[in-house]
Amino acid sequence: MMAQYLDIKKDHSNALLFYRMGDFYEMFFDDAVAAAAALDIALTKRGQHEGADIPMCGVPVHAAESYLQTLTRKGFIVAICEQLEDPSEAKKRGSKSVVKRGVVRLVTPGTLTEDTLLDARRHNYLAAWSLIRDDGAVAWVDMSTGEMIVAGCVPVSLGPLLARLGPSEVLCIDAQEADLRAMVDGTVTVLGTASFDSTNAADRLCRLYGVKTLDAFGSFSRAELSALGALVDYLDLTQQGNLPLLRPPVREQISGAMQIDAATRRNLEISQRLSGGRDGSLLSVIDRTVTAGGARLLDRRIAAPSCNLTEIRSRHDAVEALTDNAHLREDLRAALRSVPDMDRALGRLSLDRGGPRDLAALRDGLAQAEVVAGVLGASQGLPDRMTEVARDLLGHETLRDLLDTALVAEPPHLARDGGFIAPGHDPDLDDARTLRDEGRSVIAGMQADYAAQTGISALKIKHNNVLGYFIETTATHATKMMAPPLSETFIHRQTTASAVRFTTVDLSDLERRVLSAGSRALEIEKRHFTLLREAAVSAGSIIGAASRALAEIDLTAGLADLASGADWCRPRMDHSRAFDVKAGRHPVVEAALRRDGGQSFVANDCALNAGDGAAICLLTGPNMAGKSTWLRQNALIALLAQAGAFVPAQAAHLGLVSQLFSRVGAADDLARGRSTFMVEMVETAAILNQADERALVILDEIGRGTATYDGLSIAWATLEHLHDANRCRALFATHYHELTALADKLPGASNATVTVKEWDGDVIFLHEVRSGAADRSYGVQVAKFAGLPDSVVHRARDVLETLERNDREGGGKRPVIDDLPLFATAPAPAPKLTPKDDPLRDKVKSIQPDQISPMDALTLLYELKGLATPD
Ligand SMILES: Nc1ncnc2c1ncn2[C@@H]1O[C@H](COP(=O)(O)OP(=O)(O)OP(=O)(O)O)[C@@H](O)[C@H]1O
Repeated sequence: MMAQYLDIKKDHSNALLFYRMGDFYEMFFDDAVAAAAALDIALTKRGQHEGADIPMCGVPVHAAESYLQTLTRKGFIVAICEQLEDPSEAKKRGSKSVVKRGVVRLVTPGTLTEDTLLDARRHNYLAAWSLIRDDGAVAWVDMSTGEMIVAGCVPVSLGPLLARLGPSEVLCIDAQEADLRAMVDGTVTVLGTASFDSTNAADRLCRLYGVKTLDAFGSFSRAELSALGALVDYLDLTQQGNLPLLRPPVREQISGAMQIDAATRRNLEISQRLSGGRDGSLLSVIDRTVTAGGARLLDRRIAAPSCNLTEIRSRHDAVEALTDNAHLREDLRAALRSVPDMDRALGRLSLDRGGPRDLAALRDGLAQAEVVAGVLGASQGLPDRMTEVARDLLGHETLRDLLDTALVAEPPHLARDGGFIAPGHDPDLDDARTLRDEGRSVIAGMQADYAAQTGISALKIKHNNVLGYFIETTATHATKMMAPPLSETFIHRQTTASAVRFTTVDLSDLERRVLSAGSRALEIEKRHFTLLREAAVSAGSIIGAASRALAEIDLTAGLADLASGADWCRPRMDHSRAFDVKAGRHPVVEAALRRDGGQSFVANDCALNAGDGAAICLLTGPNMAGKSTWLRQNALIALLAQAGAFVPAQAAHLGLVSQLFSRVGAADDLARGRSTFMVEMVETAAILNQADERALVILDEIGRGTATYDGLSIAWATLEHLHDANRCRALFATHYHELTALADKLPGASNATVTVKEWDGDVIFLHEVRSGAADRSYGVQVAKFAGLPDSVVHRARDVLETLERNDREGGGKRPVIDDLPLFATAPAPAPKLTPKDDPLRDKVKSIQPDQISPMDALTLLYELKGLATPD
């Protein structure tokens, strides 16, 4: 057995080998050590190899999925090695023969299909990057749904594209591994150059789709072919020749989508919080979809907002129609709620990994598609997009009818045990089942007869896999059964600790009949399963179209529900370079404030009207006033609008945005070995080098990660560059009030500030953005709110006053530093903390612990508690 193990393992050195032994997957040697640590399971040993113990660990087959989940999340690749024959077959070859085994599948993060291993509401992409000279391409596939897309991609756009896709696994050749590791969080898998060969790729794809030439799918560059070929090659390898149902490759122009790089996605917390997790992200707040397919489509649209005006307007038309018609929207959402995940069910069936429940998912999904089509058909004046989508909901009636009549209402998960074909579908099956079931009732009758015949009421007829059917009595009654006359009928089979087992000629006879009927019924059901599976897979494209249509309607209804419930408006979109938002809100901050039930969100305008040149708004204002919120809400409004959603505002006129950049000063990236300031500068450089006239740039306190004058100079020069060279629309928040002077110098720049009110030495945040510049940051007041000790706040006020006085008197900051009391004189003593009247403190001081009885101590404790919580 070990020889067989080692032989299989040598072909899968980069994977953990799950070696099937009966009801367990066992791992040996280094695999066992690594898996035991990763899964937190016991590491044992089994036998010896070359004089040393063989480490071993194992997981039960029935629970394997949850272990696979942990391992794939931790980046492991697992090779599933199954027994390819029944152990009885092996025995026929001799008692020492080893059961045939072979790897049937490699489980990798990018090739998962099981529901338990996947997030239903997100895509799971496997991507491949190919670079042929300067021509690059990325191909990606969601194996669980079969969608395959390819896009030409210059190296500089690779980061933003991968950030958009968030693939769980990326394929590349050796030379590109390091670059890719820096760009993706998922697994990077290196393949040999042969996998990326573009000539082979074309042949491979033609064979896969059964066509002579790929022209029907579009014309592909060599890099695109190479990336597609690598995907197919890898799927073939991981599925061991059992390819999933792949839809024909679709070619995408990445310029068709708004470019948003990884840092911007992080900063805007589009699908994940900066702190990790989906809760509190934009996606979590706007997702009102009711199906998994709808949720995945929303995720895709938000990740890649469109730059095509016709497409955007058509999405808005559809959302508008459902916003205006609440009845229709509710009817649609009610019908959609029971739509199962057809894409993934079909994906599993195509890989022969599905079960009867997946067939039922198709049946139920297709039936609901008809209901949705009916609801839409009964409504007047729908926009074109909706009527086109509605057409895809029908056309599958033959398959739906077949599944309807063939399957029981709630079939089991696995085909193995039968019980999923409905009575009446196949007379042969019905006959076999009747015999099998009657057999069971005959056995029950036989038990009653034997009990009467022997006078042993505790006599039972039972079944197990070793003996088949047998008669069981307790040891006390056994003597009677083993003595004549009963011993003539009852043949002794086995004695256990607590029971004695018998059989009879009649029982054996009946057993044969019952079992053969049972296994015949099972065989028939399995045959039906194969037929139904094949029917479903060959109707794959119709099912796919219906499923896409349902997702589109779900998404539209979800966005309409959001728009009407949260008071959002349809943005006016055009090719201008306007960015004019009236009473805009930040959807996530607004939702958080509403949830906390405190202050309500203050809506703010944003008017960036770029004619030919730049339009930059320089925002100054106190800490905590709402600068970052305002900056981000405008970026999110642009993103939502182009994704096809309405926007959180009273009105919006937006010219198309091709690239969205958002940077926040100072965020460490220690994992990638960059200091705070370095990260800030690398990211700023990327914007200044890439932003075009259609970019929208959000810069939040750029330059704050270094000394004041360096930071100010960098911010100054950055602003000038954005204005003169990039000529884009930009929002720039800063605490360098000196920068506000630039508004007079640069025609495209204007100042805005967030207002506060001073009250009794404190500040009150009004969160209102208006034109003008701030003169103070109120940082010291904010620090006080944050709970800095009073002595530190007082001291900071003194220092600030001295600095400001010197500044006013024209000394500048630098020469004044030496005159600061901070360095020149001994620090003024911090204001002494005069404890306020504090009865609790007084009481504690008065306690004499050594002179107090336990009883009094307890009373005292209550008294202290009362003083601490007077109410
Ligand atoms: N328009 C608004 N209406 C109501 N509350 C708001 C608004 N904008 C911001 N806030 C509240 O103020 C808090 C601080 O906002 P934000 O982080 O945008 O301030 P900031 O000016 O960028 O601060 P800093 O300069 O310290 O980074 C938010 O968490 C939110 O609770």
